[in-house]
Formats: sequence, C-alpha cells, structure tokens
Amino acid sequence: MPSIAYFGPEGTFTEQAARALAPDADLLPMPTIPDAVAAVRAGRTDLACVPVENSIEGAVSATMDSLAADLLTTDTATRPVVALAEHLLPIRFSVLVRPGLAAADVRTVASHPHALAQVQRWVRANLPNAEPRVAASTAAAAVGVVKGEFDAAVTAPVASRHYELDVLATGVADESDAITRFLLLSRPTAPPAPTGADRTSVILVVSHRPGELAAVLAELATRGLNLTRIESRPLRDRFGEYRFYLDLDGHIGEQRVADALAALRRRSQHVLFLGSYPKAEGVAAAVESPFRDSDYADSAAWVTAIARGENV
Ligand SMILES: O=C(O)C(=O)C[C@]1(C(=O)O)C=C[C@@H](O)C=C1
Repeated sequence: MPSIAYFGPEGTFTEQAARALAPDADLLPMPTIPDAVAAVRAGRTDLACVPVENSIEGAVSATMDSLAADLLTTDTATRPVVALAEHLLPIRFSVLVRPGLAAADVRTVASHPHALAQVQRWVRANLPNAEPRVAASTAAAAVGVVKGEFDAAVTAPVASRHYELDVLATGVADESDAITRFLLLSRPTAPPAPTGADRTSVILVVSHRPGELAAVLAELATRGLNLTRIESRPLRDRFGEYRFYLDLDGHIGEQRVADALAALRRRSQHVLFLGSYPKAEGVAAAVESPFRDSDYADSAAWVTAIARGENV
C-alpha cells in the first residue's frame, strides 16, 4: 500500500483530494506544504498531495516554491519531484465554532489565507464582530478553535467529523463555483501512459535578455501546443528575476511535446520537468496536421532517407 504525505492536519481539503487520488493509500498528515513535498523528496513517503491553484485566489505559492526547491539549492538531498495525477475539488466551506457559541459572539475567525480570501463577503455579512486570523490550514484553524485560540474556523466540510465543534454554517463561498486543483507528486519515475487528454508541467529559468520569454513561447506556438497556464515566482537570490511555470496540453510521449521540451532545454538556463499526467477534466483534443506523431515520423524518415542518399 503506497504512503501519501498530505497537507494536514486531518480534515483538510487536501486530505479529501489525496483520498480521491489514491483511495488505498496510507495517509500521513504534514503540518505544512513544504513538509509534505520534503517527505516524498527524501523517500519518507511514496507520494505527496498538495494544492497547486485555486480559481479565486490563484497559485498556492508554498507549493510553487516547494516544487522548485532544487533550483534554489545545490543540496543533492533536494531531488526533483514529478506530478503523476491531478484532482479538481469544488470548494464550499463549513464554519465551525466552539460548542454553544452564536454568530454574534464570534470575535475571531481563523483559516488558511486562501480560504479566508474566498469567504470575505460571507464573513462580513454573517460574523460582523469577527476579526480574521491566519492559520496554517483550514483544519489547523479547527484545531485552534478546539484549543481555545480562535472562536471560529472556516474549514472543509469533512473537518466537522474530526473535531468536536458546532457547525454554524455549511456551503459557505463568496463564489459558488470555486475550484482548487491538487497534484499527486512522486520522486522522478516514468510518466503515466498518454491518454490523449494530458497536461505537461515545467519550470523554466530563461536568460535576462530582451525577447527570451517570447522566444520560449514561440517554441510552443510553432508546434501547435496550447499553453494552459503561466505563472512566475521570484528567483529569490536575484531581485527582479523570475522563474516561469508553464502548463501545456499534451504528453512528453507525444512528438510535438518532446520536440518542444528539447527546444526549451536548448534555449533556457534551466528546465525542470514537473510531469506529464492526465488532465482531471479529461477532454481529449484532436491533434491536427502537421503536429501529429505521424507527421513527425514522416518528416524524420524523409531526412534519414536524404542522409542515406535516397533522395525521395
Ligand atoms: O487548508 C486546506 O484545507 C487546504 O487543503 C489548502 C487550501 C488551499 O491551499 O487553497 C485548499 C483548498 C481551499 O482553497 C483552501 C485551502
């Protein structure tokens, strides 16, 4: 049975995602996202599950930075990780309070910053006397309420099964269709087989010269690749310089993607492959000529024939 480190404690949305991604796994809660990623990197667990982006609050920077850890240090213990799968979770919160407490008595409401950002309007309207407090995760906020540190916690619905607190409200969300995307990470291994509806993720560091990023993106465009996401995070040791996170449609097992990644490798200071894995929404897009594997095979055979003197 594989083991999964996940962003805990028990009762987070990440636990729900981990259960959905690997129903038979042994789940190990970690107090922070870097701890969960470090556990799989170091081989203490087989897998890790972490949130990567939310439709309202955007990228989860702790995850983005943890994924790039090997770009930040030469320490050989920080080996890369790759994503094997992703999961999309619709996000509706529950608000848990100390037993017996009424909404008007709530003075502090705690949660993960991403969660607080997704319920700002609801809190203003329904907990008029509450000040927001940041907790390490939604479930860590519930633990804080149990310990008497906060009056209320904005949590995943499953948290009410883990902590003896009153449920003040359910289905709480400023935007009713909020979604968080989670990744299942492992140490580097062969990617899962292509499904026709896959995503490939990379991190790039490009030279700080005019046109470098545009040149990288042109490598994708000329191979008909659909860029589905681009994010940047600071390099940390060079102010004003960034690394770029790219998600694109396709699988490294497909020629157009492999060819583009080889071009990125030639063009960039550093490319870190973060995996090719099935897209959670699973809608296969038809690959058209001249970007099909058969187009690449045909043109490669033509070049080989010419080199042999068989000019056809
Ligand atoms: O604290 C949790 O329950 C988490 O799993 C983290 C997290 C996040 O990082 O965005 C996950 C989903 C929600 O958007 C709120 C918090």
